[in-house]
Amino acid sequence: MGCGKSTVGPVLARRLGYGFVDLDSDIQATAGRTIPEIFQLDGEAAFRALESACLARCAYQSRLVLAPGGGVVIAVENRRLLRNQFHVVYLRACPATIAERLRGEAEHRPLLRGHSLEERIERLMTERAAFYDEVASQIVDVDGKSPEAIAEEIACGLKST
Ligand SMILES: Nc1ncnc2c1ncn2[C@@H]1O[C@H](COP(=O)(O)OP(=O)(O)OP(=O)(O)O)[C@@H](O)[C@H]1O
Ligand SMILES: O=C(O)C1=C[C@@H](O)[C@@H](O)[C@H](O)C1
Ligand SMILES: [Mg+2]
Repeated sequence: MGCGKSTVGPVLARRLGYGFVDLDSDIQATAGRTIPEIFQLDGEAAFRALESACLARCAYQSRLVLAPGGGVVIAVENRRLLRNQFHVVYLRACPATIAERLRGEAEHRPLLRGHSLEERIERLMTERAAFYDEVASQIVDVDGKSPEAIAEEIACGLKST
């Protein structure tokens, strides 16, 4: 969450001449609600079901850069799809970088509300680290790098696969 998928994704897609889908935007368009509304009115389980359905819809499109939310790795069926259908890039950032970036944006991310921001981020990263390692085809450390530099690193990784 907050490592830059939605920011780097469009830069990478332009560079490759691919289409771009932000899975959170797709989920919101499908539900006709914002993500905080889905969490508040329908609950996290309903959000995760929508997330899985939207991921499955994208999974067989070619020439696509997809920026999912950081929680997409929680469901085992999503991890299977990610491993089998995508070149998955784990944008790895330290919790302090993410907290700094999301300080003004936490209200848009229901899982970060009402907690000490850095602590909550650290907890989520610890809970999910094994899942990210399980699905990643490439890991890019993003601290201190521009979106363009990160996109360049990913493009180089893609060429060498
Ligand atoms: N390389 C970067 N350098 C500086 N700021 C960045 C960088 N990448 C993203 N940001 C900023 O960090 C914030 C979070 O980025 P972004 O929304 O792209 O994260 P995300 O990985 O898509 O998060 P989520 O998992 O919640 O969808 C935004 O304010 C964005 O402008
Ligand atoms: O990391 C997560 O679980 C989430 C990240 C966001 O992009 C959204 O998908 C939602 O707020 C959940
Ligand atoms: Mg995003």
